[in-house]
Amino acid sequence: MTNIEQHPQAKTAGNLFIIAAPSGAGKSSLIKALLARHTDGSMQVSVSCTTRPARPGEEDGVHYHFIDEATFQAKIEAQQFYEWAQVFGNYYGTSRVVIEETLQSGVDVFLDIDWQGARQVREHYPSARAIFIVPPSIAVLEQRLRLRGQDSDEVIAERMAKAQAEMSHYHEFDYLLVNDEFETCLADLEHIVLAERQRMALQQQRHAATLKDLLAKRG
Ligand SMILES: Nc1ncnc2c1ncn2[C@@H]1O[C@H](COP(=O)(O)OP(=O)(O)OP(=O)(O)O)[C@@H](O)[C@H]1O
Ligand SMILES: Nc1nc2c(ncn2[C@@H]2O[C@H](COP(=O)(O)O)[C@@H](O)[C@H]2O)c(=O)[nH]1
Repeated sequence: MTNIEQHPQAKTAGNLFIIAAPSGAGKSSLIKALLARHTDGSMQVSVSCTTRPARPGEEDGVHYHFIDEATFQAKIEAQQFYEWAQVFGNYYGTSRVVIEETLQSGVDVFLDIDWQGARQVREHYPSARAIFIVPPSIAVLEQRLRLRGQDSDEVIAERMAKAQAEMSHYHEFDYLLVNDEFETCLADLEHIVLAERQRMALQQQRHAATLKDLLAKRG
């Protein structure tokens, strides 16, 4: 359990949302569009570290922190990752300190990670809400990867080969969304996030009130 979860009375803590999907289903596009609708600074996407080479147009520190394998291994050893995993032959990980500080500052954090990372985060942080996105079909998934135009045929083939295995973990998530029509899926995602925010704020208020009662009775 993290420091944040040990102190639920810190009622300004942000909420942690995990968004996972097979590669190409649209999770990064959905998170980006959601954040573009909420520009008040109350939501932030986590920028992961990866050993994957940058794609054309990707910027270091914006899309990922691009690091080499030795640096990644050193970070694992120093326990600097909140979670990490090997995905499609590369390493990916979420910075522990950034997540904890951002949540503590009251900002909601979105993690765009795979199922292995999602499982680790839920172990550390059970109140994280996990949303799984699926494409309307496998054929559409492949079409999206091809139309994105950023990966070689070999990389696309590897991602397609692993899509079914990734999707077999959908039951480990709190919500399942089908990203068929983009705006519909975005609206559904926004409803979930806003409803969860409200539910968690009420829960934090209740915890704070209970604690106040207990302290008053003791005092
Ligand atoms: N509902 C949709 N309809 C049509 N195209 C979509 C839809 N959602 C996303 N796309 C497109 O599909 C492609 C893949 O989307 P995106 O990069 O967001 O996927 P991803 O799940 O984040 O993939 P990865 O895990 O590889 O990062 C992009 O070109 C995006 O514009
Ligand atoms: N467990 C983690 N998975 C991550 C992280 N950052 C990204 N990912 C997942 O990797 C694949 C491939 O991403 P791509 O950018 O190479 O297309 C995708 O499923 C991402 O969600 C992370 O920090 N931890």
